[in-house]
Amino acid sequence: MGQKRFKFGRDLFICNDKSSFTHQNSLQTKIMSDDLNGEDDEFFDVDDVIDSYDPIQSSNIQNELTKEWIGLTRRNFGRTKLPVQMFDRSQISIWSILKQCIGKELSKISMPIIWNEPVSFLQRFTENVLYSYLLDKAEQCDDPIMRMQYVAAFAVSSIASNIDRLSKPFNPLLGETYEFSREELSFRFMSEQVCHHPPVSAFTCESLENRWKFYGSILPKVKFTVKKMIVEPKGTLTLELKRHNEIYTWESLTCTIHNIVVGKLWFEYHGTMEVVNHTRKLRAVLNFKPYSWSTRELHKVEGYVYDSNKQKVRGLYGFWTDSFFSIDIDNFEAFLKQMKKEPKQSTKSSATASLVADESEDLDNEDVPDNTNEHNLPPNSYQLWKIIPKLDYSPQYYNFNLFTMALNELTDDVKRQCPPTDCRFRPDMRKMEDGDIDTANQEKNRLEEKQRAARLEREKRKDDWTPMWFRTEKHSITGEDVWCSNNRYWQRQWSDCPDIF
Ligand SMILES: CC(C)CCC[C@@H](C)[C@H]1CC[C@H]2[C@@H]3CC=C4C[C@@H](O)CC[C@]4(C)[C@H]3CC[C@]12C
Repeated sequence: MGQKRFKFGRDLFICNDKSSFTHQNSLQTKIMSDDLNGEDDEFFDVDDVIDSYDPIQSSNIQNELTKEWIGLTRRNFGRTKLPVQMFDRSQISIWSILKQCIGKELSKISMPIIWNEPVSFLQRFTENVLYSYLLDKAEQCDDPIMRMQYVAAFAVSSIASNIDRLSKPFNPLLGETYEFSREELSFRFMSEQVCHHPPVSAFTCESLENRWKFYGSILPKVKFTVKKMIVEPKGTLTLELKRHNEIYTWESLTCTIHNIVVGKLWFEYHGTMEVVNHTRKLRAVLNFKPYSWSTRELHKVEGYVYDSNKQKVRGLYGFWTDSFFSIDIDNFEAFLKQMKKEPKQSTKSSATASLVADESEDLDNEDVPDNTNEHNLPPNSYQLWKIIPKLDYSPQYYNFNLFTMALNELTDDVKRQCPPTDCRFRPDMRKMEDGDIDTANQEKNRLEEKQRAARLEREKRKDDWTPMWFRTEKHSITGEDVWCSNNRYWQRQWSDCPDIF
């Protein structure tokens, strides 16, 4: 059989037969483009693929490497690197620092800046909307089950940038803000630290065509055990699809950071995420599997879409670090059975060779599991989402992807437009980004002092803190108090902004 190959960035795709091709790491997916069938061994440039792609002609727009995704992989969000590479931490013991943290709240943990990454939590939460084109796609679908699948794919994609990110973001100061908007993007995002103890960050992100609005707040709760750190982010995330009059909600997932005492740090999500379409009573239940010793599979997500009669209508499957698929129910169940029967061969990556192993059988001190996910997909499945390929040089830059690299860039536009409370004006983070750790530490102490003094001052005056851009409202569905934008930020009136830096 004739094979066709095409290169995509660093990836090589091999087209095996009429309708399927294999990705370099053997993820099987489908492509409908006829241009890829036929003659023997030929290389395609991705531009040809884009040109041959016609979303209106093909009945299944979701079956393709989408234009949006291709656009995203090529887009520069600004600079493509940080000014300096990260520091070598191999000589520093985290445990000596973390042991003082047991029982403390994340915002009260003061770690040396060397364990930080040069973005604050507000910026890190911006990463959740990198794949917001999935919300545009959801909005365009007329079928509610289809919409649900894209929303579920968005929920999975929104944690993807956390892969290998084992540094601590800066704790935002009370009143700190961040905005992300670009002329060429069809959405805008802004967030504010609305509470310091406990640390709550509120965000709002809206499509500029008023198709959807995504908002919520995150309060990361941290627990330490002897070997791991468990982060439970509290807070409901809400999505409104305007044209369909639909409200979806879901919650952030628990994650665990392993080997905080000895061995190599690694990180996983586990638990169930339930994406609920309250308007139509549809649900997507996603099970994030913890690392399984027997299958050696890591970062796997399995789930179903349920209709309003609680019947399974679609299978959802993938890896939050790689891609996410929709599978029809019969095939899915057979596929899951098959996988149980044929557990994968254990494979260890060379990266794990140098790790410190422990005598005990306990997984926590074991090697970092291999994360190359090899699997074959059953027929009638299609890809909903795919991660943007990693950068070769990411490991030297805190494992940031292209989007994250640009988040803290201080451009002229930022200087001109943003309020003085924007993260990008924060001096300690700026110094750290530039590699001046000593000054960064001094600045950090100064800012924390300043924040404390301001709080004491408010207490003296019996003043309460009121956020500038958010207010609490009763959630129309859950009935809880939630943080909502007061719709004033984009009027860009900064005269009342507090002086926090
Ligand atoms: C010194 C080392 C061990 C500390 C590193 C701790 C890092 C890995 C922890 C500290 C706080 C954590 C974050 C807290 C909250 C959230 C929000 C959630 O929706 C996604 C995960 C995410 C973004 C966590 C990722 C992991 C995290 C960044």
